[in-house]
Amino acid sequence: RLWSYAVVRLAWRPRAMARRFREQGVHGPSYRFLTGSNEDVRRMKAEADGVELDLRDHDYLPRIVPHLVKWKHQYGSPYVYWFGPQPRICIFDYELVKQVLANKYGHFIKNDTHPTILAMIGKGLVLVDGSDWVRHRRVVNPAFAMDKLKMMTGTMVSCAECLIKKWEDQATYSKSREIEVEFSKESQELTADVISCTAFGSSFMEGKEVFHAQKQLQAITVATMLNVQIPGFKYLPTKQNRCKWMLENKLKNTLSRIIQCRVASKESGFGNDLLGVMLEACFTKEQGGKKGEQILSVDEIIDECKTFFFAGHETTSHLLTWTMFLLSVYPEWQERLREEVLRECGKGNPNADMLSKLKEMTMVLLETLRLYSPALFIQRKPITDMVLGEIKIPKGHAIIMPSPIMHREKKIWGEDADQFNPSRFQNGVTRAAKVPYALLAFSIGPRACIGQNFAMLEAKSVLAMILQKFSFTLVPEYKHAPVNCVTLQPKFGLPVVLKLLEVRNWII
Ligand code: HEM
Repeated sequence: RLWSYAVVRLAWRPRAMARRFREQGVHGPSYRFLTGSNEDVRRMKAEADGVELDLRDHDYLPRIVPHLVKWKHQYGSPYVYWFGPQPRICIFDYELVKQVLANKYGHFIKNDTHPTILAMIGKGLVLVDGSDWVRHRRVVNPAFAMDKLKMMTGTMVSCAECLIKKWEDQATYSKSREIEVEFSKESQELTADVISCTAFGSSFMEGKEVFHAQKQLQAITVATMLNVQIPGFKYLPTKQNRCKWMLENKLKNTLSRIIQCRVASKESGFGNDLLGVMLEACFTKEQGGKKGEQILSVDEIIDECKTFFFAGHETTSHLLTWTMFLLSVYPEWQERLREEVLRECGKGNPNADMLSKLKEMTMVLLETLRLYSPALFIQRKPITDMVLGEIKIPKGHAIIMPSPIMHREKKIWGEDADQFNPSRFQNGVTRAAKVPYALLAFSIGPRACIGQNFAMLEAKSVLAMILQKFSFTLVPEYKHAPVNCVTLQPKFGLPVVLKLLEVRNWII
């Protein structure tokens, strides 16, 4: 019986699905028993891995997703490929993407998640669906209101101030008034500090423990990304699974401790930050409507904390890293931004009102998000059979929307789509391309990123403060090799030389 089940699920069914897609004009690589397209993807990625790019060449897609690029040319859009025995329908057409992402009726839900990603980010706002999503989003929304974000700017600035002071001291004592730093590592630590302090208040050191456990889970995810998920395998005590369970426990224990600490001090209020807002909702019994009902359970709050720790720092740190990269490669833009910062913020610490006036910096950040979008794919699956354009997509089939490929569509973004040109955003994000929702870095529709204003404020504060104090260039040995590690990262980090603009008076 097991054998016939395997034959039906792993051989007959995928081939029947492929035939149905072909009949609708949707083509793609042929299905291989059990592994689907995974081996082809692995091979193409290995072949592309050695390719190094010129600093001004921003078309890294043939390096990191060679299969998607090749099959798009070969089979057109949309096409279908196979993740093990599961089909993945790749769409690139903005109209279809809008139909999926802007759907308000919950017809398209999040696709199944890799088990290690689930362990790393928890089943929080990013992954819940349906009425659970409504309940979670209702609780979390107030923490991201503009007045709260303005208050958080002070914390972002003081976290950045500590790091910049450290660099300033090191540079002041060096003969050449400059230092070399691995910016990508430093920015990850900085954004982890910011989310620890802004979302989880005083629990800063424990925040670091969460950060390190999530980093290790991320490494396991990257190592196992292309493995076929065999049912039941996640329960076997393999070395990797045991390591995953240990890290999962560590995460849970650390977060439970942070929460218990806060609950213990509830006499003085739960606090104004994200954790406080969630606990308030959890312990205020009547808020959900039904008396006695808790809006979020403690386990859900733990999962939400995992989500916000990860989503709150990982993406923003790469936005900062890629912006530093681009400003080093285009020094004329670095100078323009420095002039703007000195004009609007002076030489002191910026506040939220000053940051809101940095128009050119916003343009540069949006262009960075277009070319080096930290999140590479948006995925959904329909909860029922759906028609998308002219294609019938059966219930549960994964739909992949690779935003970085769409961000380079010349017919949408113009002939210079492959080039760095922040000026395309000078009339705002909705007028930068032929369609108003062309920038998908934060996604669109009801599930768009809740932290986008937070991320932009954080990136602006940190960049403004760096530009006030330092000029920067890449080290000559830098190798331009973006890589997909769940998010888009520089494979060999981002070593930069920071040169002090002014020497502090007391040294002279
Ligand atoms: C440059 C920075 C960021 C980028 C590029 C980014 C990108 C995204 C994208 C593409 C999505 C949609 C995912 C999907 O539809 O499947 C998303 C959702 C989300 N992001 Fe972000 N994000 C960033 C920063 C942040 C920050 C700072 C936070 C929290 C402090 C955050 C929290 C979330 C959450 C909770 C969701 C799920 C929203 C929902 O489904 O209701 N993100 N983000």
